[in-house]
Amino acid sequence: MTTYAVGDLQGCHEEFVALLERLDFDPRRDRLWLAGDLVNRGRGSLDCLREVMALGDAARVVLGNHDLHLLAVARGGARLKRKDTLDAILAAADRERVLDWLQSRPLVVRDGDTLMSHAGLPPQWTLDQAEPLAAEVAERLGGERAGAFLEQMYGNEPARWRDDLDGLDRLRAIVNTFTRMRFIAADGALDFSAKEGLDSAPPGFAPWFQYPRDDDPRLLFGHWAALEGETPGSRVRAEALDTGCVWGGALTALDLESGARISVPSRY
Ligand SMILES: Nc1ncnc2c1ncn2[C@@H]1O[C@H](COP(=O)(O)OP(=O)(O)OP(=O)(O)OP(=O)(O)OC[C@H]2O[C@@H](n3cnc4c(N)ncnc43)[C@H](O)[C@@H]2O)[C@@H](O)[C@H]1O
Repeated sequence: MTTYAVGDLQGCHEEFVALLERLDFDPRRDRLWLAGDLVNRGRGSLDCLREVMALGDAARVVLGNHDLHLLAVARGGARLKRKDTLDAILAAADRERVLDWLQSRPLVVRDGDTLMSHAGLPPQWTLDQAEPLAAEVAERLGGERAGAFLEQMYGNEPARWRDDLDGLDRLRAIVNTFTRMRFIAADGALDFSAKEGLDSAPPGFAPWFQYPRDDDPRLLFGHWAALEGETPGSRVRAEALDTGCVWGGALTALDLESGARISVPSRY
């Protein structure tokens, strides 16, 4: 059995199929971790969802900000944006089944000291805090108040985590940290303006993985295509998985046992 972790698919279905072939991936034998953002920007979002759903328990998936955006549009009254490529999902005959599946995905997946989330793990949260915090959001997404939550999920406040946050502020802070974080300040405040390379850091902000931690987890994340799979200056064991397939880069799988990376080129 081999376990692979793959970054943002973003609708890159042809490349996803090519990567699985290249890995000789067998769902009866192998396991796949997907770092979220299965959908949007690319042309094959619906096919990506169906392909991953067909893998059943062989695939473990976390939610990314684009996945949550889809849920907010479909079930929270949010509006499509100009560059969104979500129409086929919204018009699909089986859209409720597909959306139910997506909505029941967690924000983090953990195995031992390895943790995957879409954007990473900030230094102020320990490895052991990650799953309980993510579970607070999963519980809301799985309950009767999910629609109301999706209606009020958007927003950049509170930008800084506090343990005593409660209600929607608390849930929004957890969502934003696990799915939108890139640059943070020393006090943990999130920046939402910069998403290019490291030289786009706002004054006083640095990539979350350049801050030291008290524990030493292995952190798998996607979300940040401009890193091109690298984590320069990292002070933690971080593995960047998004190699920008939808931006003309590549789709990459990390073999979690050997550390080898296997890529297929983008068709964009
Ligand atoms: N609580 C909440 N509050 C508010 N909104 C919420 C929310 N929850 C969910 N959302 C939703 O989040 C969605 C996304 O927000 P956006 O800000 O549109 O998306 P993003 O995920 O931050 O950026 P993007 O998809 O462009 O990221 P990537 O790293 O691939 O690409 C980034 C850039 O890197 C560039 N890039 C890619 N590869 C590169 C490379 N090799 N070198 C340099 N640049 C590169 C690309 O050109 C691109 O410009 C919105 O639709 C919003 O609705």
